[in-house]
Amino acid sequence: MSGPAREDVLATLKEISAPGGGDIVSAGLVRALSVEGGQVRFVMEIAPSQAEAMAPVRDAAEAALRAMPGVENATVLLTAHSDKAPPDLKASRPKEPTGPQPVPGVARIIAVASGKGGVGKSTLSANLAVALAAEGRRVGLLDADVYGPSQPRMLGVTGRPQSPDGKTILPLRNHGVTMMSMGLMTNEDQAVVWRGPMLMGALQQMMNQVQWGTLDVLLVDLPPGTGDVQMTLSQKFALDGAIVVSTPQDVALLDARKGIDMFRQMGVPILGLVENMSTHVCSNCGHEEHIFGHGGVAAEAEKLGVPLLAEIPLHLSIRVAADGGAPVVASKSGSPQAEAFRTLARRLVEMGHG
Ligand SMILES: Nc1ncnc2c1ncn2[C@@H]1O[C@H](COP(=O)(O)OP(=O)(O)OP(=O)(O)O)[C@@H](O)[C@H]1O
Repeated sequence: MSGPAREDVLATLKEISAPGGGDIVSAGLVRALSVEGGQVRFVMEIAPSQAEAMAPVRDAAEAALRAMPGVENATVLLTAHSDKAPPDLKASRPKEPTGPQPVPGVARIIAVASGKGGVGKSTLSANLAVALAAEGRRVGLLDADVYGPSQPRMLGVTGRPQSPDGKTILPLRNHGVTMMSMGLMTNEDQAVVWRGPMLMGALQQMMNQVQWGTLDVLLVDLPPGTGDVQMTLSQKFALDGAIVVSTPQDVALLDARKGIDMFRQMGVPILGLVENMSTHVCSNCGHEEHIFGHGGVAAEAEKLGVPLLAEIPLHLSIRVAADGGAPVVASKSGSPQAEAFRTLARRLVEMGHG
């Protein structure tokens, strides 16, 4: 795979002037540069008020890169951060939409959240997405966990999303699910420090610039906890609601409550809780055990006045399937484990959320 050298790419970018003076490389505007074969991409972090001024700079950078020998495609993503607008640009600043907005073509957006990591939120999102597709729904899945993106592995998707025009991003597709992962926009081996504002810009781009097509439901697999991504999603996008995943352990429940409070404060309805790793069913003898206790999530749901949407068993086949790139709903359809996710999908559809 031949492509341009990174230094040559940087040298080309140094020819592009930054609006505030100097070139875009020296001005520190070029971030997360990735040169992979003939594919070059990077992010320019800008103030929202600079969006108009920066569009020609982005176009010039893309044109210059595409003219380089060995470059097949160049993608520059503009991500906004929240600096105050310089006075001279204020007059021409386009009116930013206020309040949460829908994503065109997407009927509902559902956030899948958890108070802490490792409770199986991504496993649930992947299986729920495949299960909703099995119900005939048009389903999208956005993996918004930049620090531990897992959907490409769980859905068995490899390769990079393409951007034919440098402005829109084509999602990937497998098991009937249209998928995009924020983690696919960076190299796996390239440590990118995602600062809050950059994350928010990237999330907005994923929601608006990915060609999701017409969807009945877009699931957003959030990072654990209550951070910038959760806040941005709730503030900027009209969410149908949030599903909160928890294990039966008390500590997880305490964390889950924080997440629930955040969504409630932001006016996002809680569609319900899901208890994951509920009953352990031994794959040898079928014996059932409650390794993490049982009933805690149901009790919590009742206390909070929200439905307990599903209890997903802890079963080896769920993990093995997720690791193998074909969620259990796809690879072992008809198994009780797959059925647990399919029941959840049917329930959401019945509730008008699927
Ligand atoms: N019901 C289940 N039965 C067996 N294994 C499970 C189950 N749910 C999740 N797992 C396994 O637990 C591990 C953690 O799950 P997963 O990555 O989905 O968690 P997460 O909440 O998305 O974590 P993080 O947000 O920290 O990335 C994975 O190895 C997954 O295969």
